[in-house]
Amino acid sequence: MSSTEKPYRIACIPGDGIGVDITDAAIQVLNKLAEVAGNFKFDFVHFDWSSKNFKERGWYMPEDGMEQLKKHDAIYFGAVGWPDVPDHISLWGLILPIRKSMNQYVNVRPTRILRGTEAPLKKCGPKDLDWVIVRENSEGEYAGQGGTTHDHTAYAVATEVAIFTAVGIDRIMRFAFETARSRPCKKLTMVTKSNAQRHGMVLWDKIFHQVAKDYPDVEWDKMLVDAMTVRMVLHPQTLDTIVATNLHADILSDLAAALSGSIGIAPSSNLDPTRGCPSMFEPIHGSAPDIAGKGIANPVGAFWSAAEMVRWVGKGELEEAADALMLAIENVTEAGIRTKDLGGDKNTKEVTEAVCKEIEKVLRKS
Ligand SMILES: NC(=O)c1ccc[n+]([C@@H]2O[C@H](COP(=O)([O-])OP(=O)(O)OC[C@H]3O[C@@H](n4cnc5c(N)ncnc54)[C@H](O)[C@@H]3O)[C@@H](O)[C@H]2O)c1
Ligand SMILES: O=C(O)C[C@@H](O)C(=O)O
Ligand SMILES: [K+]
Ligand SMILES: [Mn+2]
Repeated sequence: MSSTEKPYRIACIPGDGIGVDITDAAIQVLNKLAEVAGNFKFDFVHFDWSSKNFKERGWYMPEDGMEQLKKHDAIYFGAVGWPDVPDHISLWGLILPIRKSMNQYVNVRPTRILRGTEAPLKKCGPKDLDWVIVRENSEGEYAGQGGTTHDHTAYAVATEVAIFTAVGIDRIMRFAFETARSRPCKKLTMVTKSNAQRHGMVLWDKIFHQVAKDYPDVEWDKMLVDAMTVRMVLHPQTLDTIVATNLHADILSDLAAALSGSIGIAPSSNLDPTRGCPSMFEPIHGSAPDIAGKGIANPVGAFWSAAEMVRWVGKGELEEAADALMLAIENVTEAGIRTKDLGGDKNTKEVTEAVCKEIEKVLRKS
């Protein structure tokens, strides 16, 4: 795209708490990237869908919210959730309906130890931990089926029904095998709990084995989710691409982020691989009420998510810009310009400004 062509239209939903700080920081960095690269532009459109406004208006998204989002090339999301709204109301009021309505059935969550940062495990260096978790993002434990009866009595009954469909499993397995195939190790670990969960997880395993036949060049193995937590900690170097259900991968990706240094660095891409709807990019962390308003949130996960957004909307044409952003981020972490969660003493603004400066250096050199 030349600078005279149409800009990429990005719907921004900062949401709550540190979601607001890191979205501001990501926009600053993306604008700098576009300005210095000179061959593309962004048009950011802001949506004030937050818990604060929910308290005042009674809704997170307006009725035509999905239609409004569909007019954009991508969605950039901060975080949703605040202590004065029950977490299931905020999640089901905003982020989960977007993932589902926008057909974002894949959630890609890479993790590695960034240059200059330290991981908490004594024996784990950057070569030992370089993973991509592929999270099923549309069904499973997040299907939303179930209900409560006899509420507010001693006889209350609640069900939370996990739904696994053959179509849903097949498409996430194929995406995971393609991801594994695109990486040097060509290795996929499938996570399951089919010893205790004898219906949905058994179908999950069965379809995995069927799909594996189409990818003879990809080495694979299978783990029960409980044992997987042990392997991630004790033998991180044996893992590469990982596929897991909505809930298992949610939990494992927080663990993966912590093992690579901090939850503050981890990105996620909620993808509609068919490109029929806009995909959504957000750090994996939440609104972090404990540090909100202090200006100390780590913006690295937000920047990494922004780099993945550039890659996605660019469809192969903005690889150089996305790589430049990643290089700038890691030059900054290596230079010791880090927030407290990574053992540093800089704030969000200082890290953001350092990344902006580094973008100029990296792109002007190339
Ligand atoms: N996709 C989302 O929008 C999303 C994701 C996770 C949690 N949530 C919501 O966020 C709220 C808080 O959830 P939580 O406390 O379980 O998880 P959280 O990720 O918000 O915070 C967990 C811990 O990690 C720290 N942390 C998180 N991000 C950080 C960053 N960028 N820099 C430095 N430290 C960081 C926090 O300070 C906190 O101590 C809840 O309402 C939850 O439902 C939303
Ligand atoms: O998907 C969820 O459970 C919300 C949040 O924990 C996330 O990882 O995005
Ligand atoms: K988030
Ligand atoms: Mn999570």
